[in-house]
Amino acid sequence: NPEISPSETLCNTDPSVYHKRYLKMIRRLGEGHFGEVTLCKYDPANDGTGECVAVKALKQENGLVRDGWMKEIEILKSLYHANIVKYKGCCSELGGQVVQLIMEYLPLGSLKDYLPKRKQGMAQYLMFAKQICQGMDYLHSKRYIHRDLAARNVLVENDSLVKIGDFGLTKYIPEGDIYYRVREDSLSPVYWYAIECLKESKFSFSSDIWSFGITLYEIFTHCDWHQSPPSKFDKMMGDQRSVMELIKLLENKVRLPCPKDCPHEVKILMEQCWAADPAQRPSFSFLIEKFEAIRQ
Ligand SMILES: C=Cc1cc(F)c(CN2CC[C@](CC#N)(n3cc(C(N)=O)c(NC(=O)OC)n3)[C@H](F)C2)cc1O
Repeated sequence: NPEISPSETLCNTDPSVYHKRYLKMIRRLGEGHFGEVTLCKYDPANDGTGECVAVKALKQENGLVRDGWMKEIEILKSLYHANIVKYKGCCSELGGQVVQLIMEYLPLGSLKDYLPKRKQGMAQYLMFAKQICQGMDYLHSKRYIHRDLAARNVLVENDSLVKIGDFGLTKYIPEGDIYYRVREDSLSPVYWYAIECLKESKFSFSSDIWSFGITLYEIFTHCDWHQSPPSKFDKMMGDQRSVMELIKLLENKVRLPCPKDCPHEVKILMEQCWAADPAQRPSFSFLIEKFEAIRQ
């Protein structure tokens, strides 16, 4: 890469273009199926005054994953909403062979990091729930399904603002289609999956609603590990833990228990999100109105 002249750094460079040499890794924030997210400082002046950013990169470069990866970057770049993490740019290397996604950094981390430490009670939980619905309603309005909505993927900006922070499994649903079908993946977050996803890998706007119900349960249990969906469902399944056993439980109408101190209206919404028939589940716009109506 040609050295960037001092004058250029002052004026017409594209702020969404990040140069690898100024991207200093600080620590890893997370690890996913095919890649990782790291906290970096982007410091072109090389004097420590740069800004912190979250950088998402693929671990291995194979074709299949790469197409999905470029799609994920395009999706986040196209999203503008107060409850969705901001796209900042890209850092490409080897003539575009390797592309890293640069996002805003939210140091408070996800709800899973934040809620166990900062239990602020009902009013905050209801506000966070409504904001997740607003971000998801916007995502659905652009015909995207998230497929991995969970407390671990909701970031905390401050005590009164959360954002959906990761779109690693997000897919576009073409006009007229209802479902998106995928080969099932052994690493799938099965405890957040709707019954039709477990049985037939059929993902839809309605299966995101099911996952929101699980996320709502996580919020109202302040992401307490002992009450987490995996530990609760594992306990219910005893020693025959398998996807088949989970499907049987769900087909027998077994659901996660209502969290202690959870308002009755929220319990009703959770159960509606977990309706066996996808068509019976509410929409995010319906849920927004419901959360607005619940006295805070
Ligand atoms: C390549 C695939 C892939 C790789 C992954 F590591 C993950 C998992 N990862 C998602 C991003 C993550 C959680 C969210 N939302 N996060 C983002 C920020 C931020 N923007 O500030 C942040 N901040 C933080 O932890 O501050 C203390 N955490 C966290 F890294 C987990 C999912 C994947 O699909």
